[in-house]
Amino acid sequence: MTGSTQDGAQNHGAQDDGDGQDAASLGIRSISVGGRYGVHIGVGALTRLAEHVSEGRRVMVIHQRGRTDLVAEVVEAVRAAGGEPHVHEVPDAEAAKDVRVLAGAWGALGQAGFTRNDLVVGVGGGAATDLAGFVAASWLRGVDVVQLPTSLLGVVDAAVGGKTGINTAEGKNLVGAFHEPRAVLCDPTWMGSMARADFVSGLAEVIKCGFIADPAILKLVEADPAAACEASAPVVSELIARAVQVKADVVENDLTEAGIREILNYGHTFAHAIEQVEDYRWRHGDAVAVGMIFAAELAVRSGVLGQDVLDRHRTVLSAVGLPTSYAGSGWEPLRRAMGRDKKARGATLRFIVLSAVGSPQRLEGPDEQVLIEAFEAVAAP
Ligand SMILES: NC(=O)c1ccc[n+]([C@@H]2O[C@H](COP(=O)([O-])OP(=O)(O)OC[C@H]3O[C@@H](n4cnc5c(N)ncnc54)[C@H](O)[C@@H]3O)[C@@H](O)[C@H]2O)c1
Ligand SMILES: O=C(O)C(=O)C[C@@H](O)[C@H](O)[C@H](O)COP(=O)(O)O
Ligand SMILES: [Zn+2]
Repeated sequence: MTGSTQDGAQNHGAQDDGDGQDAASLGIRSISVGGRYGVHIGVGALTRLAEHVSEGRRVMVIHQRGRTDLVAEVVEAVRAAGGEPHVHEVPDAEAAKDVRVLAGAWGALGQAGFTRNDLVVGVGGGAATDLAGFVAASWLRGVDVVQLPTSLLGVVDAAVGGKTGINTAEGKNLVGAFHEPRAVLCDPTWMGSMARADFVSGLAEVIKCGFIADPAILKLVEADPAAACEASAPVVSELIARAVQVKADVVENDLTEAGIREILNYGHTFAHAIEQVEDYRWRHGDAVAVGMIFAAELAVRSGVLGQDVLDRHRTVLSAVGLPTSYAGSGWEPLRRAMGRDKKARGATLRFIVLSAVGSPQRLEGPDEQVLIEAFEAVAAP
């Protein structure tokens, strides 16, 4: 489905390679994803939406409930650029990643007479951009999407990289497509209204990037964990840029997760199991924090990682207030849910683990007893 609108004649989407020339004066930082599109972060980033709107182009703004001021700005920006705005609200958080919500969005596109050269714009946290991305990937087998992430987790991870999808009763993100956005635009002031717990949850993915690829991230968080939790702190801009760069470097070479992209899934095998078992009452980032502890426990018990790096996981994650333990209703439901992880092959579970900070590797088919011991270590308060 990826790139299915790159047929020149119908392609209204500017080829956005993230050079950021015009935006530099606005203080917008642009990170290119393989020269294919840019992630533009800074006050006034919304001005770049006009590059993707042309006279008469229909634009479906799919937004998370509660983002009404921003949606009004987006609608105005579309109108000012000559486009025809349409607005479709979806439920908050994980409730958006549901087949009935997807069908509702398809209905809205159908009613609006949406054609192959029209544009979807996703507005909200990672749940909304995952849904909007999949709506765009599936409508007419693929139309353009521009993502406007409003959460920390959204801008550093969910809106970047082209993984889109929804959940099913059987598990997290089981239906989806790889469909890259035309651009990702984020004005950091949008995050000012976030609840602290939601913002901190996004730090889990930032810290993940530190463990798998960029140790400077860990040092920045460790130096001042309180500042890392403040959306307006200067260090947060640096953390966002570094985390986006890690993701861009990985996905530019492996969009479809044929290999290296699996490292971005660090901590996610256990995390997705927690989310499903808890019926999505756990924040994704909180679950990823615990999932990284599980993966590190597994690595130590498998003899590939030193205890010092495991300890560092607990220290840095708890320093920003992220959870580091989870017992739930015991091992069995988690083990069943992990069997549906996309990295699994047949009955064999595959994990991303570290051998050192910045050195991820695959661990295939660990012994069931080692898995249970890792769980018991995570379950201990
Ligand atoms: N596609 C990917 O590569 C990828 C990567 C990471 C995570 N994800 C997905 O992203 C989702 C998690 O993203 P998330 O943490 O943004 O969760 P979310 O979208 O559920 O948002 C969390 C909460 O923050 C609120 N919120 C968002 N922006 C806000 C703002 N500016 N002000 C006030 N409140 C705001 C939302 O309304 C929601 O209540 C999960 O579904 C996860 O699976 C996808
Ligand atoms: O971009 C990726 O690749 C990731 O794995 C990033 C993760 O943070 C993200 O949560 C992703 O949605 C998980 O993907 P899944 O394939 O395990 O569903
Ligand atoms: Zn994630």
